[in-house]
Amino acid sequence: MSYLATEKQTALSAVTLASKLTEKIFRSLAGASTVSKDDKSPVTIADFGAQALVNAVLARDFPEDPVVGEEDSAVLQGNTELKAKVWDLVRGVVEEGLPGLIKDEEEMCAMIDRGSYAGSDKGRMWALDPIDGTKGFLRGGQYAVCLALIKDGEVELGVIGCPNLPVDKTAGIEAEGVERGIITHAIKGQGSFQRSLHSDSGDAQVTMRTISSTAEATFCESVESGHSAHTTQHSIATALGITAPSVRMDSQSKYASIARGSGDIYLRLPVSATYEEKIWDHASGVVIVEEAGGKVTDMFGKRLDFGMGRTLRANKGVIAAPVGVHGRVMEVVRGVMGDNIVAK
Ligand SMILES: Nc1ncnc2c1ncn2[C@@H]1O[C@H](COP(=O)(O)O)[C@@H](OP(=O)(O)O)[C@H]1O
Ligand SMILES: [Mg+2]
Ligand SMILES: [Mg+2]
Ligand SMILES: [Mg+2]
Repeated sequence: MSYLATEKQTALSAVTLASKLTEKIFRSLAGASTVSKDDKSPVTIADFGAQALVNAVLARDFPEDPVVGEEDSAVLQGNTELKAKVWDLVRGVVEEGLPGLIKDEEEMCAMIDRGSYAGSDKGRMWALDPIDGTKGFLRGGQYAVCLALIKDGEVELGVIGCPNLPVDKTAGIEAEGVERGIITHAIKGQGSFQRSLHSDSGDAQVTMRTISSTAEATFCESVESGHSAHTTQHSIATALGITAPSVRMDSQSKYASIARGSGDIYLRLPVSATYEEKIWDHASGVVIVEEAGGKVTDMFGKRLDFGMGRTLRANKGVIAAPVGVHGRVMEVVRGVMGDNIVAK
């Protein structure tokens, strides 16, 4: 068996299960029930359900491994109606294929709370974003179920489920009548792969586009200008000679997209001096892009440090690009940003 083969199988089945749950919830429009968390980001029953399922699969297969997960059950504990709704959906999935995985509402909450680990630069841990791009999910756009295995602060395995990305990498995200739903995955040193979420067509290796000049590149960026600096990113694109309009989408679908050459460069320049990026928003994407021929750093060229806790507090911003042009992109980012750590 190759390195991390068992972990990969577990992660793929957990992400597949959770991705299908989120689709089912979206179809039933139950995703419309949102509650506000402290940070005012929408959190839906799908976020809770997906975190419960993934953590239950991890608890079954790797009971010793801690998990850094985005959600916790506090909101559910204070809202019995919402808790019952989430349990109803999770129970359905469990009864269909995994009898006994989670036995009742209380165990479901306990599974959600298995994601409370503080993080560490020593040993193994998983990072989980049960729905990345909650806003994209709510608007029927891009979102992703993201799971990564981190060892001693380095990402070793990344899996991203993107239920709304076209299977065909040449189809635009708005294309009509195309099959949607992919899972992208990578183990450090073994390449990046994509498979369909719904059919058993197997894994296909993916690589970034090799571009000889940045002028040929396409930028991928957040939809939310509150998460990443659209105006400055536009100036940088112009300085790089880029003429193609930026492709905007929510979530780590951006990493999955550039890893397969649908788009080339992902920039995330901070708009806030105090915000610390969360490890679960980047861990899977970093190994997938690196294994597809890319380089990922912060805006100062420093490697993202996943051993600092639940956030990337040693880093600011993200630049992901094909290895051959990353240096040039850095140079232009530095020129435009100067010593500023906040952009607009
Ligand atoms: N001020 C901020 N700057 C950068 N990212 C932020 C932010 N506020 C929230 N986010 C994060 O941005 C993520 C979505 O990224 P994107 O804009 O690329 O879709 C959110 O993930 P969730 O949707 O999982 O909460 C959230 O963690
Ligand atoms: Mg969130
Ligand atoms: Mg997220
Ligand atoms: Mg999330």
